[in-house]
Amino acid sequence: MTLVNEVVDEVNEVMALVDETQLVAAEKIIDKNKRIFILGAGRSGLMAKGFAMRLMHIGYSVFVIGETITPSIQTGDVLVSVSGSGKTGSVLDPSKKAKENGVKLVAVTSNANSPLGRIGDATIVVPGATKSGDGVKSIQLLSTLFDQSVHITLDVLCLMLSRRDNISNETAKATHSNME
Ligand SMILES: O=P(O)(O)OC[C@H]1O[C@](O)(CO)[C@@H](O)[C@@H]1O
Repeated sequence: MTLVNEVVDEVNEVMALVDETQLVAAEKIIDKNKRIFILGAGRSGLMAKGFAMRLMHIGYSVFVIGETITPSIQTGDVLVSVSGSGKTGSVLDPSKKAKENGVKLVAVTSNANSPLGRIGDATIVVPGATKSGDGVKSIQLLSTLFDQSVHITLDVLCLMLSRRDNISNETAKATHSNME
């Protein structure tokens, strides 16, 4: 087996364990009438930013926490927090605080029983290997398998949202950057 095939097999193994009913629960919380905030650290944060970008393409009002022009989060907003381990303080602490302030939380993590997994109003479990040693074991470094699988999972969620909202590829193209 080639190394490429080994990696693809790992991703397939994780994706087969992603429960689509959890995506449906998250879909119900992510509403166009609400502001959507996105949070994640390190590579999890990069995957989360890819999700934020797609939400913008399909017409959501979306902000990435930590960016200079991100406003304060308020009661009634939605927060999507991505953390493989579900324990990273810079993700967990603001997520707890947001919940205390009446923000709905979509938690995306490798471990449903992690501190982040337990507080989600909807929790999406993507059981790829993380820095905490959770999830499907991997030949890849650090939390790479979680990162890859969470990227695909959040793209599936975007596809669900775009279908629900009747957003075509052409409509999404219109909001894509024209400064490239
Ligand atoms: O997804 P987690 O567990 O919150 O970790 C966040 C990030 O922390 C790191 O361990 C170090 O930045 C990255 O590998 C990872 O993407």
